Amino acid sequence: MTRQTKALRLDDVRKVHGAGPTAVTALDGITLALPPGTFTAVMGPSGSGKSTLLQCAAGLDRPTGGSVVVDGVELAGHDEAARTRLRRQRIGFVFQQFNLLPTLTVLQNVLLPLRLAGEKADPGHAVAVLERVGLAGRLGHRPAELSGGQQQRVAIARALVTRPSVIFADEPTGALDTRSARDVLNLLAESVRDHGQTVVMVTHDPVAAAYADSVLFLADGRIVGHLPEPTADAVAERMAGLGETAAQRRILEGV
Ligand SMILES: Nc1ncnc2c1ncn2[C@@H]1O[C@H](COP(=O)(O)OP(=O)(O)OP(=O)(O)O)[C@@H](O)[C@H]1O
Repeated sequence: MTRQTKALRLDDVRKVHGAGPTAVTALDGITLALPPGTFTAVMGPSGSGKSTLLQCAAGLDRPTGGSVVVDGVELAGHDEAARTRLRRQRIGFVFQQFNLLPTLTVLQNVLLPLRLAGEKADPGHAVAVLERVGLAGRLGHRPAELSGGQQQRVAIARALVTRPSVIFADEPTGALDTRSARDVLNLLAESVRDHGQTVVMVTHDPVAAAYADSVLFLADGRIVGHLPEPTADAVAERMAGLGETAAQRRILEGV
């Protein structure tokens, strides 16, 4: 991989959910390019397409048009099996509701992506990643025996264990208290700073967005703004503007 290779490139990505009169255009021509080792937050009003963007960029959903290139590899150029393999090797995903398997222990949950990727599961590496997220003492616990913040840290360890190039996080702090949220955001920031990984995070929270290097703002499936070196206040101000614009448009359109 050359240094110029982008970690993530989207070119004119469109996504239409459904068909006919009920079709919804969730993404309306998204173009972006994120260099390796960057932390980007994605914000926008409810329904602006943030989750759809993340799902398409991570290969969990197929765009209706355009191209997605992760770590130099075009997702659309592969069949489902190859795309799944690619996702397992190069992409990590963190969800709002953790999505851990309840019957598996902490260590087993973190080993799972290695097993799925067909790699010889190295418990030593999984334990090291769990140490990094501060959970080395909880290897044999089941998710239900952990707090929400701890469960999300297990989910982050699970996302990191395959050493992915890009980590997508959809509202990773949405279900957490302030302190747990801060721990999770610091872990994501550390992946970027210390390990050169690329993080793309959807959030509604201006304080969370301020952990990123830059913020992309979406409205109606399009990128409508970009804020480098964000502060929580500057993000909140932009969001207030977007909310008003969307509300005004709905009134004008009689929705
Ligand atoms: N599976 C689906 N079928 C039909 N429409 C969908 C589907 N998923 C999303 N949509 C629509 O696509 C648009 C974008 O949805 P999306 O979930 O990406 O927005 P969002 O910005 O993540 O919203 P929120 O902040 O409320 O989670 C919305 O109008 C939504 O109703």
